[in-house]
Amino acid sequence: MSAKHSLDKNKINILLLEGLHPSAEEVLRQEGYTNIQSYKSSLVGDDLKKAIKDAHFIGIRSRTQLTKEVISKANKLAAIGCFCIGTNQVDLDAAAEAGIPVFNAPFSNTRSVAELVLGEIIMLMRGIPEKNAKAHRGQWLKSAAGSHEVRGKTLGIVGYGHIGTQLGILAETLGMQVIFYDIEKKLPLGNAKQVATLNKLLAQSDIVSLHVPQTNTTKNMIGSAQLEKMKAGSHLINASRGTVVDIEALALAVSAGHIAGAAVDVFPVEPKSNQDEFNSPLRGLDNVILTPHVGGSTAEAQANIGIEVAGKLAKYSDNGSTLSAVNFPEVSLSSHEGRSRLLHIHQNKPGVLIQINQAFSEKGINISAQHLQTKGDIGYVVMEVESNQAESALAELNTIKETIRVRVLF
Ligand SMILES: NC(=O)C1=CN([C@@H]2O[C@H](COP(=O)(O)OP(=O)(O)OC[C@H]3O[C@@H](n4cnc5c(N)ncnc54)[C@H](O)[C@@H]3O)[C@@H](O)[C@H]2O)C=CC1
Ligand SMILES: O=C(O)C(=O)COP(=O)(O)O
Repeated sequence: MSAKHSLDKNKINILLLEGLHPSAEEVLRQEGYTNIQSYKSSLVGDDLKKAIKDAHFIGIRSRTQLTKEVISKANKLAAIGCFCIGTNQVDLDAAAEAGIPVFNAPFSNTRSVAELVLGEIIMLMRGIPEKNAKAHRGQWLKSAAGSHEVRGKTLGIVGYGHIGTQLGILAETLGMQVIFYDIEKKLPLGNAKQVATLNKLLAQSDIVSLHVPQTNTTKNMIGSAQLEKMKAGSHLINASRGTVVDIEALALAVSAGHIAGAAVDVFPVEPKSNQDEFNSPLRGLDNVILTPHVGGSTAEAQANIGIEVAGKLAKYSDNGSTLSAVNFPEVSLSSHEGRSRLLHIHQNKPGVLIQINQAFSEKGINISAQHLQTKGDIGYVVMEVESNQAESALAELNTIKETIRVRVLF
């Protein structure tokens, strides 16, 4: 359990992967961080372990897998920034156990996903993907068969969160009836109606769109049994996570004609970079729109995400604030001018605060402010002391056996 002093900003190593928008680097530089290494693509295996070894902060998108093993190699890592919504690519518990908060951007790309899906709804219900594919091959499929207006049709939204709700509102403006299924009771927006079970939603919808996170409960939530329950000639859209749909079962249902068309943006296995081949049982099916995980990839979303997450990393580095961390006790802090701030991350066991207060009192260290928050197995105490007492306060904190890591902000 070693102490982590605050470093000069130019000694803080920041590793940015997956071609983050330049806004991320701009924010970090404006905040005084100059030691930034940016990569266009993701890193895997030994390359990732080597790169993360000396990083104090890392920024990733949905591709980079920060497993327990990778995190165990990141001895200096203070925080992880997911420049996206999903945080399933990070072992959040392993990060918390190592005293590493994980931040994300919960809103910035949601509109982009909702807009893409709205466009796909119209395209699918007109049979455009197939007509387009055929035209590229010189075939002329002028026909109204299987081609429908969306007005008056039923859209079933699975997962009525930030994206699902926006999609529902947009679809209603086109005259669609919106129903949704969610594990939580949700306030319906517009004229949307919550249905009690997934099967009810599947049986009633002309088009189903999935907007749930990757969790154990959403794994393969759409498999052959669920596809059979969908109306004959209906459509499926998945812009959530590749684990949510049994992709082989979807390919069979589309090939058999029971599902008239699909739009899929996320896959169980996605290429690691734009140079790698994309393999999927859905390839070659003309009535399936395949997109390379670009639901959130718009200039507007990426620019905002860069600002939002880089800002959260800089704030945590500068003042210890963990507001909106997804795996960590949340503390919102102002600046600490004139005093030093100690950030003590510890195992959440009884008696840690007493030990700190007792040790400080014995050494005559006056605590002028103290905040404690806990989440699960992790406790986070932020204290302010006179700057000339910061070193001895740090030494005391390092003697407490529940300490995971300590930082001082001078
Ligand atoms: N394709 C892309 O580029 C993008 C994909 N995403 C994916 O979309 C997902 C959803 O994003 P948001 O709407 O912002 O998330 P959110 O957290 O606001 O909403 C998710 C909703 O799903 C519900 N839910 C969770 N488990 C469920 C279950 N088993 N059955 C039914 N409902 C369940 C939750 O209660 C919540 O209402 C993200 O977790 C991410 O994986 C997000 C952004 C871009
Ligand atoms: O925000 C998310 O969860 C996404 O899926 C978008 O991921 P990306 O930033 O495009 O790798």
